[in-house]
Amino acid sequence: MKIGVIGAGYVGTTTSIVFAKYGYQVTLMDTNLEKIKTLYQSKLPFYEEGLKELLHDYIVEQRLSFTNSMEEIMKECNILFITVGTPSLENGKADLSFVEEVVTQMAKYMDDYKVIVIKSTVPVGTGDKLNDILKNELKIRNKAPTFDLVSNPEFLREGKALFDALYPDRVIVGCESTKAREIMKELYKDVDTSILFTTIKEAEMIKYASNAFLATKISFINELARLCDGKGVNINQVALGMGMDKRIGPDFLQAGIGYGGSCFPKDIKALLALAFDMDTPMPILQAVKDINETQSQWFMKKVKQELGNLEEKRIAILGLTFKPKTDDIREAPALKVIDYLLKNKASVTAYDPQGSEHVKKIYPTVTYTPTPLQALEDADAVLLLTEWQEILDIDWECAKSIISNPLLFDGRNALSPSNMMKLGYRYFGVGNTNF
Ligand SMILES: NC(=O)C1=CN([C@@H]2O[C@H](COP(=O)(O)OP(=O)(O)OC[C@H]3O[C@@H](n4cnc5c(N)ncnc54)[C@H](O)[C@@H]3O)[C@@H](O)[C@H]2O)C=CC1
Ligand SMILES: O=C(O)[C@H]1O[C@H](OP(=O)(O)OP(=O)(O)OC[C@H]2O[C@@H](n3ccc(=O)[nH]c3=O)[C@H](O)[C@@H]2O)[C@H](O)[C@@H](O)[C@@H]1O
Repeated sequence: MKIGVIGAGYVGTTTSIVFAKYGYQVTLMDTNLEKIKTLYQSKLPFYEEGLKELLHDYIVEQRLSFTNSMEEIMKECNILFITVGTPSLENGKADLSFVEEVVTQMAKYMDDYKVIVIKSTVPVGTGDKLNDILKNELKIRNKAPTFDLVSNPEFLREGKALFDALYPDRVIVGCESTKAREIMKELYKDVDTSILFTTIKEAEMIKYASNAFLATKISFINELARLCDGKGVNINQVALGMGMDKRIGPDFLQAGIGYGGSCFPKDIKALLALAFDMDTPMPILQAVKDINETQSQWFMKKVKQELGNLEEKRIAILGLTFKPKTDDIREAPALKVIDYLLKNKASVTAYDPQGSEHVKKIYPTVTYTPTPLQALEDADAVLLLTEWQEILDIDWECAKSIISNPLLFDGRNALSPSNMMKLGYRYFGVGNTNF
């Protein structure tokens, strides 16, 4: 079995490394030549801990190779994973043009049996659509349809990609052919987890349903946090108490400034768009989206209430990425916050261990500092927006002496309110603020 992976992003690169770890021969393909060159130099085209070392080892051991040629990967590999992006279109639907382009190209070089595995997140019914495209393209070329299509959605989280891919809670395989099912079983034989075999459409829906449910937990706790704020109820304690009930579980109940990233916002929009097309409203999911979209406004209202006019105020932002341990800034709440501050003519200084270079391209007038303490100099308020360890580890006592006004807005409830208040900060969190 030789594995081909098409799309060298977060998912494709992690998938390739993990299958190489299981001893398979893997070729990773991308049309972006810069990415392929970077990978050839044993470098990652993004930041993710734990992958670089394995990447280097597997290149040296010749288990992992790279190409920008569809012809080459189709000649060499019999199982092909599609891991290209499915970003949002203007109307919220998933843009399937990259996935469609891949299968169209595949048909040109399909001369023997292939298992085509869709790992990209795609709406229900996409498998059927891709099947039709492939069959049509093969027919045009007078070739027999010698392939099986499989849906094998990915559940890894950025920042924990390697761990999640090595130790998944489950593997979902949507598959309607016995031959492909046996191949997929063999492929995952060393992964110590349950495999659930479903239809292709069910697998597609499981992916969206899982992300939508996790986002629902976050918006639920954020809605509750708004109710707790200023009422002497700490939302962290509420989440702790709720989470002790095994039926609820403790995960994804961390109140904050809202979820971001390349997936929750886009996947929720895509599911709502599907519901709209099917004339089946999803009011819960709509509320999840609305709460998330207004969470940063709710947070900034508190900042404005405390600071009054923001013009010329020096605001220090700690954390820019949508979560720690990634350089990904897609849909990061920090972007909305910066936008609001700049529109209100505040002067913004920001620190992030990995995200600054990306944000600089969007907001060049912000001052980016190489250390967290430098960002805090003469600040009128500090906004903690991503809970990076190096931000939590700040010597807050020492920091107080360089901040102009010890006013701290903790958008991730990542610091202890009582400790910060003992140090002399006015502390505002999300659902844990007592005044
Ligand atoms: N990022 C994440 O944590 C997760 C993402 N997903 C899903 O996986 C899919 C990929 O996501 P990411 O890895 O974040 O995307 P990404 O944007 O990081 O990478 C996609 C890659 O596909 C390449 N590409 C585009 N068209 C191509 C073509 N025709 N041929 C070859 N390569 C092509 C791009 O150059 C890019 O390198 C999406 O559907 C996403 O929703 C699923 C689970 C986790
Ligand atoms: O489909 C995807 O791409 C992936 O989306 C999420 O993974 P990811 O977006 O990488 O990161 P999460 O850890 O889920 O965090 C998403 C956002 O929610 C926020 N969050 C998370 C948990 C929580 O309790 N509260 C909260 O505000 C995070 O700060 C972050 O902004 C899912 O967790 C993965 O299972 C899925 O594969």
